[in-house]
Amino acid sequence: MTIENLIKHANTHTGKLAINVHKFGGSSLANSECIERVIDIICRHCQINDIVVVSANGGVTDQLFNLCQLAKDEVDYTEALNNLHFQLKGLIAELLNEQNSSYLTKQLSDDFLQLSDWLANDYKQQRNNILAFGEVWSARLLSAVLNERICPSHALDSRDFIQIASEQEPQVNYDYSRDQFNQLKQTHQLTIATGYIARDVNGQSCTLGRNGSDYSATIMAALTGAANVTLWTDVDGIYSADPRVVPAARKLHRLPNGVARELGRLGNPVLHVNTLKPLEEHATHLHVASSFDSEISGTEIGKFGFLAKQELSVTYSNDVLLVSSEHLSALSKPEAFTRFSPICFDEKQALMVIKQEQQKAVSQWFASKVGDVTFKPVAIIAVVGHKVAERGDVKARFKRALENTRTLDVVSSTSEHSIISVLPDSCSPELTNVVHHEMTKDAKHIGVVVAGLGNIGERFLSLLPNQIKRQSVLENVHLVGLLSSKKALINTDGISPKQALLQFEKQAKDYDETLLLTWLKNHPYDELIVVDITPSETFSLLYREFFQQGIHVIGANKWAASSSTEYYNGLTALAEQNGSVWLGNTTVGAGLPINFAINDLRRSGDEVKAISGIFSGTLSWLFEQYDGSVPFSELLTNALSQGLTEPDPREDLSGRDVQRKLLILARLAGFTLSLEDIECQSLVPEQLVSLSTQDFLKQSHLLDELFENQLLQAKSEGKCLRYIAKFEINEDGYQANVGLAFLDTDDAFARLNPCDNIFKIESQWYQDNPLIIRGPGAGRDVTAGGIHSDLVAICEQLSTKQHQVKIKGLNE
Ligand SMILES: NC(=O)C1=CN([C@@H]2O[C@H](COP(=O)(O)OP(=O)(O)OC[C@H]3O[C@@H](n4cnc5c(N)ncnc54)[C@H](OP(=O)(O)O)[C@@H]3O)[C@@H](O)[C@H]2O)C=CC1
Ligand SMILES: N[C@@H](CC=O)C(=O)O
Repeated sequence: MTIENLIKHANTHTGKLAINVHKFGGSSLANSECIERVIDIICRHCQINDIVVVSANGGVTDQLFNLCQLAKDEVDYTEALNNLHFQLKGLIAELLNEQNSSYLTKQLSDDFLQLSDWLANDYKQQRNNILAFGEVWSARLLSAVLNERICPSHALDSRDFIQIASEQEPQVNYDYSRDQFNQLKQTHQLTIATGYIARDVNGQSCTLGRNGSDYSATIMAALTGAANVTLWTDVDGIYSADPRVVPAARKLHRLPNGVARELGRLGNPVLHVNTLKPLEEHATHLHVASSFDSEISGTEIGKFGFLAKQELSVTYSNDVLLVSSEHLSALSKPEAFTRFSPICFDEKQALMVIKQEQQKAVSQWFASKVGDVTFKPVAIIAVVGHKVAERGDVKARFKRALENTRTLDVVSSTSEHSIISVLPDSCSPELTNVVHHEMTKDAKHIGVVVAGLGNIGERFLSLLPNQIKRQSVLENVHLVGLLSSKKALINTDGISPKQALLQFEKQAKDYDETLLLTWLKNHPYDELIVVDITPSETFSLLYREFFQQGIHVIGANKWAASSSTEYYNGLTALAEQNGSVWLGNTTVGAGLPINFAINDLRRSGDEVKAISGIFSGTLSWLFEQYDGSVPFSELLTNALSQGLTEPDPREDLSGRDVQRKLLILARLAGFTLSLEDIECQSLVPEQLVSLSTQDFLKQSHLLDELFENQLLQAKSEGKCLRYIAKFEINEDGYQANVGLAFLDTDDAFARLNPCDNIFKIESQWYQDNPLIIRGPGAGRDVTAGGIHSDLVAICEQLSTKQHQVKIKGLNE
């Protein structure tokens, strides 16, 4: 990939030119395979003026720590040093061409001479300079690989521009750092900056502690006013609980800033409290994404509306201490927070909970100021969410979840975004699961995108508000997208179902398939359902993309279900593979449960032998009404205006619609066939076949004579006109056809109400007395009702579906 590609690719994918910061952690850069993956992510997601922040290659910092320790203990470290040198030389050789490799290897050897010297003579003073090598080597190598293969890039040592007060108090001097950075940064080159390291005001090398590279990345964002920071890491997002402990944990797609800060404060391993600090005064959004699968949407942290604020998560820690002292009251709350940032501080109960690592500082302060203090190991479990401390319902549920557990107290005063319970014993995985279940059991949010706002789509939407109100399974369904053939309205925070069409009219933008697919890929919902109420083949071709993303489809559109055998089989396999549910109850018989019945017979072990009947509501209505007194074309216009026909009524008259329906049912019954295998008699005269729909409707009087003749002939035989579909198995396999028939007027297929469909199913279990399903087979209400039935069915299925959390090293 070239620099032009990098720019073009990035622009077309993000549509933005603002600077973005990308940070790759050590495990994402652990070996040449990982680095190749990082390069791929850079090609897909970076723009040329972006900043990439890197940690040391996986394991290198640990080895540098170890070398310092060995030097301190005066143990021979030669072998450890040589191993590290060998490992890094190997990485360089694997990734670069000979010339670049020998250049970098030479630089590395010089560094190792320096490293040896420091270890031998000055390891104490030079400790941070020794540790800093890890990031310097990593940035230098990545920059060299990019320069060789992808685009101009330069490596920067962050110690040359990030200045902090001191290692103990790592507040950044932003003005100075920004100035220095602007002097060093080269435009039209990708900047690869070292994470984890900075300098203090005295010019000494400092490290930024745990998650230090994440902190570097957000500092860089604050320096440059970046729009986004992405932490590319080995997890694919922040979950509602630790997924290794709680298998039912849900990914939190969007976290409000305050909630993320509270999670970090309580010890979330991905969100360190320092990481979020530089962004406090900026509109920058922080993303957590997986470098092992960059296409999975991760977690976005920023400013969000109502829905994201509803999310709850549960976190716990067993590494905390309860501080008791009769002098605790000497410590005011503000002072306690400035000095120790305790997890809990409850003045009334004279109770303070701190992290284990704070024990030394706390005990020193008490000893020097007021007197004795004791520490007792305890645990905490907390529910975290936007302003939960003010939510009585959340508190009540939290208390109920803990009713069988020994607790010291529930504390809600520490932060408005958490309610914490202090436990005298460790917090067990069982308790975490119970509390998580209680707090999040009804929290699965389902997004719905409706494509097609015509005849049926409009009726479907008009029923939606009441359905959501009445059907408890739809409680967490949110209408998030509306599409017509030319316009689209997507609103991640939900479109009011009551105002849907009005909002569409006012706010919809031009339909852009690429933007739509990008949104669908990154949608923030637990599940997403696309309801296809279009008659469009083009739209049906997007099902592949939907299923690839695990998106569910309800299709009233018959194209996909009646596509070629190969395509159809591919689609069903893809849906199954990705856990997508595909329902199409209304593709045959509108709201009648015919698809369901055939599916159920087959699922239960029955074998369908024949399916026949009247499958077109339109033709049923027309032939029931047509007695020659009103021209056929006039009746057709009437059927169209009632919403019975296909948008182009020739789909009905040509038999194509019935042919599709027979194919769909035969496939559901387990047979492999395609449209071409079903003989079809068209009732559309040749001269009307290739006209536009509008012109066809204008010329529809040309149908009149043809139907009049058919009617006269049928009547002369004492019969009536019907359009019949028939599929049956025989010795040669099967036979399938759809076409016009003259039936006795007392035939079961003739005695129908206008618009009725009738389905006759013969099977092993229904041989002598076939199974009959009969009722209205077209129309706005029954079809919209049938789509709602699919929506309820999908939501019921999804309510019991568990997410498979993918964690590197656990199940990947
Ligand atoms: N009528 C019935 O009784 C039954 C109908 N159905 C099926 O329901 C579907 C809809 O029928 P109906 O409501 O009558 O059709 P309409 O023509 O009234 O409405 C179709 C809608 O789909 C939109 N659309 C067309 N192409 C696309 C596209 N590529 N992307 C997004 N939107 C698109 C149209 O947009 P625009 O307005 O811009 O053209 C319009 O909003 C059909 O597939 C039909 O077979 C199924 C069972 C029964
Ligand atoms: N045009 C169709 C509508 C439903 O699929 C019919 O008349 O049956």
